Amino acid sequence: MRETLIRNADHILTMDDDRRELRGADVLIRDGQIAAIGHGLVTRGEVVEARGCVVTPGLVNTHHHLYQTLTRAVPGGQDALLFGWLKTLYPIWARFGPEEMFTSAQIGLAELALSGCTLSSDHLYLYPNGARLEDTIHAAGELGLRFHPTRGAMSIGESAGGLPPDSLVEHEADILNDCIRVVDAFHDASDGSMCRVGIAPCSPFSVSRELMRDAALLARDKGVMLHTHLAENDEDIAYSLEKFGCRPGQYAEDLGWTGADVWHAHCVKLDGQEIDLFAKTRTGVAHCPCSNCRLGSGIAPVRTMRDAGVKVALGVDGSASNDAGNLIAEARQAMLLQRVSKGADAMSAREALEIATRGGAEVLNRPDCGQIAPGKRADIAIWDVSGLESAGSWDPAALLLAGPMKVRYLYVEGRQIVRDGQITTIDVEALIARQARLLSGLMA
Ligand SMILES: Nc1nc2[nH]c(O)nc2c(=O)[nH]1
Repeated sequence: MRETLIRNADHILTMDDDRRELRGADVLIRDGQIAAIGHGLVTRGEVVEARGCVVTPGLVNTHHHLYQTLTRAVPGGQDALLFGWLKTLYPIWARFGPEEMFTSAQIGLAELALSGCTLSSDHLYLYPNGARLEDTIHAAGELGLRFHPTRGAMSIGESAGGLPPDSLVEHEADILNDCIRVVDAFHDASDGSMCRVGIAPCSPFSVSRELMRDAALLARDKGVMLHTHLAENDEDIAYSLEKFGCRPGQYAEDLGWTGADVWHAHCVKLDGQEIDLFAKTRTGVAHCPCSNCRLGSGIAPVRTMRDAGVKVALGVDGSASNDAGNLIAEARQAMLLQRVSKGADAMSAREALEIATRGGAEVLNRPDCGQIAPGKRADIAIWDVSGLESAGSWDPAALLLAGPMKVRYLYVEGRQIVRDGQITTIDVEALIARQARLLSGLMA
């Protein structure tokens, strides 16, 4: 039996069904699960002192392109809208291989861990030079984060009216076969799973209708989730109207891309009808506020979606369009953006934190994660609020209103991944050196 007792936390924000908040309380972890929450708990195992700390569920990241940590702040893409930005970056990504995929993914995941993330999805939609989905799965396994990789794909190149260069697209039969391979090899549907694979054609402007439809059929056959980009900006809507004669929501519905097993990234431009469709069908949304600001895409109607009953989660998006991968900062940005569009009471700090934790778990169909309650997985973030940025705070809402933006401790499945603000499971200095070497190769 493996036990850890988190003791004397100033506040525990459980995000359980009653949204309980405890003061001066403890959390007992046993064998990867939460065994108890309360006062005066005891253990013969490890004890972690949490006085001066706020304890929350681990944050859940529902959209990323981890490989993009090797292309932060690329000059030609710094000030472009989505389509121009992609066209600048595709030729650089075309030079990646397995080592770039592994290293950039581990950098992105380590960055997420320090910002309180315990469960991340990833959308890897290009496979140049022998790269494979497992490059990222191994990176997450070594670090110890819970991981939902998705087998993305692009199949319609420039010569066929798509956006990506022909050299980066794959044959659709190969894509579907590789989806089957990675689901069979790596998907674990069990409670407490550390790896669940999804199927994720990149976007309506880079794959065919047939691939979208076949991907949905395959995902249902295999019992895995579906993910793609949808309605990200005005260019995206214009493409849909011109090429498909309908808006993205209609396109998604026609091809089997609505339902509780589907989540779409961005959805900045969903209209009222599409929002109702997503609410009715329990289709999820990964809201990526920083990326939407950086690419000038707009402000997603998150308040309207939540009020209509749409499941909304958070995503940092790839580091070529954020360019940070800090999930607690993303939650703050989500809160601030809704206030910009709808007023100061449009989203509270607690609601933003709920979206970042429980909301993410709901979108990824992980009822075993995203809350601190007996029987749930022990994915926990511990935030030291005794430092400079929090000094003078009256309420744990300060976590989003003030800071800190990094955890002191992080537990995934009861295993310590961060201690005293440092990753414990891998050599981060060596990882950064590897990333720098790969970057030099790409810039040469
Ligand atoms: N924010 C992003 N949007 C995208 N659309 C697409 O086809 N690829 C991307 C991407 O990498 N980031």
